[in-house]
Amino acid sequence: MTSNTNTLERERGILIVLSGPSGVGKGTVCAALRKVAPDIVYSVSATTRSPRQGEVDGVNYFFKTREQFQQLIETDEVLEWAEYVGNFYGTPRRFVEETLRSGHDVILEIEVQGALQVKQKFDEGVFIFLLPPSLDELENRIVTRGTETDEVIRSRMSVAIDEIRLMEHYDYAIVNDHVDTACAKIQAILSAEHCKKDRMFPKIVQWMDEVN
Ligand SMILES: Nc1nc2c(ncn2[C@@H]2O[C@H](COP(=O)(O)OP(=O)(O)O)[C@@H](O)[C@H]2O)c(=O)[nH]1
Ligand SMILES: Nc1ncnc2c1ncn2[C@@H]1O[C@H](COP(=O)(O)OP(=O)(O)O)[C@@H](O)[C@H]1O
Repeated sequence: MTSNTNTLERERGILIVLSGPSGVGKGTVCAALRKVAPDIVYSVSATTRSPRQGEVDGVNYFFKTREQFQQLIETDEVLEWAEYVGNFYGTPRRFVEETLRSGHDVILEIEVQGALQVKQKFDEGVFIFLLPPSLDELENRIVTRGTETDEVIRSRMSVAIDEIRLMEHYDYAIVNDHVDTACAKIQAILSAEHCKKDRMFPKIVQWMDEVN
């Protein structure tokens, strides 16, 4: 019996989709999560947006020209993609599929249109929406970050309202008032998702077959 304990390990990792308006703190919360949950794997997206100061190709994003991005779409190399405030963003398909297959959890930090595409393909994914404490605080955070022009900030704030309206499609909503609490809530969600019996069921069936 004890030799069967390992068969209770998950076969596939859990796909976590984290969305929320620009400046809400997705990157900051994910950075905190990396420290406390180092086993979670982060998907690196492709984008046509220009790198910000300090951003590294292949680490923060795979920076692409519009032609290169178009090619990724045509060759079906992206799991989902969307246009956001004048730039394209997409998730490299193969990395996500292979990482999940190897049993690791993967986080996609993506906007809502892309998240809805993922939902069509991975119904078993866990969809989390990060909210600001208020819209004023959201604007304050984007402005304070200092990475966007005033015009881009205005566009991102107007998209933010539309994004928040789509929150109903997500499984969980978390207010990012304090980074550590938001991070702890994501960990709690993941921990609960790992305990869901339907995820364990195939392994339990196999386990019982071996006993019989
Ligand atoms: N659909 C989709 N959205 C993405 C992807 N990667 C990043 N995004 C989203 O695109 C939006 C803009 O990202 P970015 O320009 O880095 O700004 P930031 O999120 O405010 O730092 C954010 O909502 C990201 O979550 C992706 O692969 N697919
Ligand atoms: N809980 C928080 N309280 C105060 N400031 C925050 C919090 N979370 C993030 N920030 C700040 O808000 C700004 C935007 O955060 P960022 O992680 O870049 O957002 P996003 O990735 O969602 O666009 C950054 O300057 C960050 O330091």
